[in-house]
Amino acid sequence: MTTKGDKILGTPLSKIGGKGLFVKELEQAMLEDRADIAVHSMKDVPYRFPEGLELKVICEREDPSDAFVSNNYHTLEDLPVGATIGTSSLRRKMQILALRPDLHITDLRGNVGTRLSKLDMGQYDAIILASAGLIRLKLADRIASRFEPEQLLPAPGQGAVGIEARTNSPELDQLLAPLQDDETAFRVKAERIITQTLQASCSVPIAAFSTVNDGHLSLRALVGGIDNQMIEATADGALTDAEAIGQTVADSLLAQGAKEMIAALGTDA
Ligand SMILES: NCc1[nH]cc(CCC(=O)O)c1CC(=O)O
Repeated sequence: MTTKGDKILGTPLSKIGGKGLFVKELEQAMLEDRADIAVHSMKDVPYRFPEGLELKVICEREDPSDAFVSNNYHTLEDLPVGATIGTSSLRRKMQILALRPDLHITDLRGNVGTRLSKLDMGQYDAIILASAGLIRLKLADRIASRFEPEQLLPAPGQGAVGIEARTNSPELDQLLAPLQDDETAFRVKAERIITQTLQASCSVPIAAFSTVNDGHLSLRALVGGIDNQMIEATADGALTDAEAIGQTVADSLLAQGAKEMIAALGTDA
């Protein structure tokens, strides 16, 4: 399906109803039996599903990192003072500025191909894209280097694909079941609790990323506010307690004033 969202790319997402617009059209098609499943990047899926639809499986995670993409420089550190970076993500912007306050961050929209051609035309010294998107499009050779999560913490669910379908569809459930990756599902669950609890839209700078070691899950999350203010929280525990770990981190962010910070941003949170 080509969605309306695909056709009006280039218009700021906030003006057309956010990323949720893409999802909504696919959901309408499933509810009207014109489609059976919708495959989403978990990063872009709102945390609530409409009546009659549910998330069935989460597939094994691709590289969750953000990529530094440039034709002239290898890493963020290599950029000369005052260089220009293209990204429209507030999450990326706040973290890049924390590392390199001297850089100029300018808007960059469109699909991955459009963004790369804008880089190639020389409008930016570097741009930031999700590694997973580039890898899936067979454009991994455009990745100059990958950010470590300590430098640039990914968005909740980044790099994971989920499949949504109608509830009460046992045959379909059976077909989809082998695609489920439990570890990814627990990780994405923990990360998405943050956006859910803070009731944050995609125009709020939030990062949340978990790692798993030997059945043990560690979660870290960041929320950005005005004047480059940033708060963070971490928690860890058993992988199967992903939801509770997510809640602990979310509660800590709330206690540090996350709701007030988001409200002060004045976006459509
Ligand atoms: N913001 C749009 C979006 N949603 C998912 C991906 C990439 C794939 C993924 O993260 O799963 C991208 C592109 C990007 O951020 O560079």
